[in-house]
Amino acid sequence: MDSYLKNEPGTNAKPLMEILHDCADGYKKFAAIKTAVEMGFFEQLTAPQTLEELAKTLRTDPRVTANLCRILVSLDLVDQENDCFKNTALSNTYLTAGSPLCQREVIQNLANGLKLWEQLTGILESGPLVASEEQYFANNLIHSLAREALCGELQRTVGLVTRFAEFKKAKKLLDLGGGHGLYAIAFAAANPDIRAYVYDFPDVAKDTRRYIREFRANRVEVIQGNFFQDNLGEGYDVVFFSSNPGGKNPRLVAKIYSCLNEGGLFINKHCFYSPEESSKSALLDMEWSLTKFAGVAKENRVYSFAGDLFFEDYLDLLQEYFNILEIYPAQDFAGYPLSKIGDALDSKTIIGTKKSRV
Ligand SMILES: C[S@@+](CC[C@H](N)C(=O)[O-])C[C@H]1O[C@@H](n2cnc3c(N)ncnc32)[C@H](O)[C@@H]1O
Repeated sequence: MDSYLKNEPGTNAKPLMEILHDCADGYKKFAAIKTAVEMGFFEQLTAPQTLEELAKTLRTDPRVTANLCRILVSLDLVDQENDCFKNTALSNTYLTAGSPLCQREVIQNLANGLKLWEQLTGILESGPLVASEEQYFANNLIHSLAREALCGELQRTVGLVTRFAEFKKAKKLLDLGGGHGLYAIAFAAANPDIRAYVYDFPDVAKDTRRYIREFRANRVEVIQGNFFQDNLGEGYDVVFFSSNPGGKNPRLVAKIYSCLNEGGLFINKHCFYSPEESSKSALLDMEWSLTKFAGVAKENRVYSFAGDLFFEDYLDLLQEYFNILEIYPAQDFAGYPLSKIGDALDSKTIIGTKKSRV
C-alpha cells in the first residue's frame, strides 16, 4: 500500500477529473437556472433591481441570492450594472413567464429526464418503466416540444411547405399526431383558406385546445383518436406528420394516402436511420430505453419503434403512393443547434404529392 502514498499513479487522473468536473459544472448550472426560473427571478429582473430589493421581493436569503445572481451573470442570463441586476435579451425572451417563447417547459422536461436517469440502477435491474403512450405524451412533453419548436424549427418547417403550389390552394389540412397543434395553427395562419385538424389521443385534446386559444386560431379543430386503430377522416389537401411513433411505419402509408385528395401533399418529418447506422447518440439511446410504451414497442435506438423501416426502404414505399417533390435535410429546418438535446439531428422532411393511382 505504501507505494500508493509515495508514487504518483502511472495513469494520469486528469481525463477522469475533467469528465467529472464537466458533469458537476453542468448539473450546478442547470440547478441554478431551474431554480431562478421557478423562483421568479427573471420576472423580477425585467427591470433593474438591487440585490436587497430582489431578495426582499422574492423573500430569499440575500447572501445565497447574491451567489445565484453571480452565476446568472456568468451565464449571460443577467447583466450587472453598478449595484443593479437585470435580464439580458436572452432571458427576457426565453425565460420570463409572460413570453410566448418562454422555455420553462423545456427546462421541466429536461428535469423529468434527469429524474429517470436517477432511477437507472433500478431500471438496469428490472427493465424500463412502463407508460401508456397517452399518459406519456399528456405529461409535459408536448408543451416542451411546442415552446422549443417556436425557437425556429416551426417557422423554418412551415416556410418549406408553404412555397408549394399545392399548399397555396389547399383547403383542408390534417396535423397527424399534432400534439400541441402549433404546426396546424401556423399552417392555417399562412393560408386563410385552410381549415386545419389536429389529430391526437383524447387525453391530449385539452392541451391542444389551450394552444388554439392562445394563438386565437379559429380555423383549427381537434380530432380525437388513435391513428393506428381509428379512421383519419377524408378529403384532406395536406397531411403533415412530424415526430411520431408510426412516422417510419409502413402500415400508415396507405392509410394516409387514402385520406388525401388527389394531388394532395404529404409531409413527413422524422428522424430516420440507415441500415449501417447503429446509433445517433449513446445518451439519447439510453434515455429512450429508460421507458417503454404499453402499446407501441420501442426499439433500442432513439426514436425507433418495432416495425419501422430504414430511410431507403420507407422512401421506396412512399414512392409507390406519392411523387416525391423534395427531401430536406435537418439543417434546412431543424432546431439544431437550438434543439435542447440535439435530438433533431439527422431528421428529414420528405414532401410528396399523392399519385392518382397505385
Ligand atoms: C412527439 S409528439 C409530436 C408533436 C408534433 N407533431 C411535433 O412535431 O412537435 C407526438 C404526438 O403524437 C401523438 N400520438 C402518438 N401516438 C399516437 C397515436 N397512435 N394516435 C394519435 N396520436 C398519437 C402523441 O400524443 C403526441 O402528441
